[in-house]
Amino acid sequence: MGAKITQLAHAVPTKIVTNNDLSQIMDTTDEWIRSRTGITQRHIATTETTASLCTQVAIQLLQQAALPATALDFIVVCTMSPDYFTPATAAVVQGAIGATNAFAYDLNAACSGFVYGLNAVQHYFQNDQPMHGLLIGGEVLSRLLNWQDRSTAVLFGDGAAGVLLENSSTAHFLASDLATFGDRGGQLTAGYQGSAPLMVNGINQMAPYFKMDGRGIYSFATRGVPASIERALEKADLTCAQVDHFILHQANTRIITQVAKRLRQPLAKFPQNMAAYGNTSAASIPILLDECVRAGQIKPGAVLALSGFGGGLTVGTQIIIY
Ligand SMILES: O=C(O)C1CCN(c2ccc(-c3cc(CO)ccc3Cl)cn2)CC1
Repeated sequence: MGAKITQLAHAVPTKIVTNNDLSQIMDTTDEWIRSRTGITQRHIATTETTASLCTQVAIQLLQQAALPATALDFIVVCTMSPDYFTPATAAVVQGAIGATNAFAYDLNAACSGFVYGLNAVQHYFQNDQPMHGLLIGGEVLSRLLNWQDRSTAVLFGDGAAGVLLENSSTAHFLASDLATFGDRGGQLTAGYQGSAPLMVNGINQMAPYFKMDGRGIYSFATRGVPASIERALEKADLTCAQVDHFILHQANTRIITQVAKRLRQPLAKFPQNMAAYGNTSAASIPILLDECVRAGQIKPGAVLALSGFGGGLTVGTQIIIY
């Protein structure tokens, strides 16, 4: 019948950096960051890597399921901040946990990555062959930040979270909407590797740090996210009123408020945890989903709309019965 989320887990670096910590190294304040973003602190990798955080998540998921790593058929990591171009982070995780029967690859759709990943991997469950797989969103965005650029350095955090997916005789993945706007990709870039350095007078064109047209992305999100959610609900033959929880990418609290207003839904349906983690890109939706399930806020049978948005530019929504 299809895929079902059977386990959730998350892992974040031990080091916490508060807004006040940042105000010591750049021209910003706790009040500005809180009021404009909703963020109060973020976890920042010191010894952790994208692969080590994702490996922690994988080990937790297997332990929770009492499943051996050899039972896994696939591992997909959604990331825009891999430790290497190759090997893929998913392959590093596969080797670390001994999942010798799992194929593994990375998927990059920036902050929409986890939703794009859910859409992709559910196709492995279309026939009735038993499948077990991990889908993990993992980021160390701190390595892509210019810590002298207050417009971006205060926004992001590091972390990983993911799900164990197994077969189900009932439908849990109802409908999805994925949309990409490559003509606007320049509005949010990170990790530019530059043209061949030798071809440009030996001057490396690398621009490794985040660059963001904040106003442009803000406008894209407040319009594009409600539109994507409505397209996915239309396909699922559901209305916004029938959604119990909107699990949105945790980029900015004001954007979430705007999306709730445009959908005419109570803000109580939009859980938020950017205060504690900042924007963790592809990890933000699964971290929030895991916290809501562990808190008993999301129960089996709940109708969820998961929606990511960001670099690409991309937006994506997956409607799920949890
Ligand atoms: O109020 C202000 O001056 C500023 C206005 C601009 N802000 C923004 C703008 C965009 C984002 C953002 C980032 C990503 C990347 O993952 C994805 C999605 C979004 Cl919507 C986050 N914050 C911060 C406060």
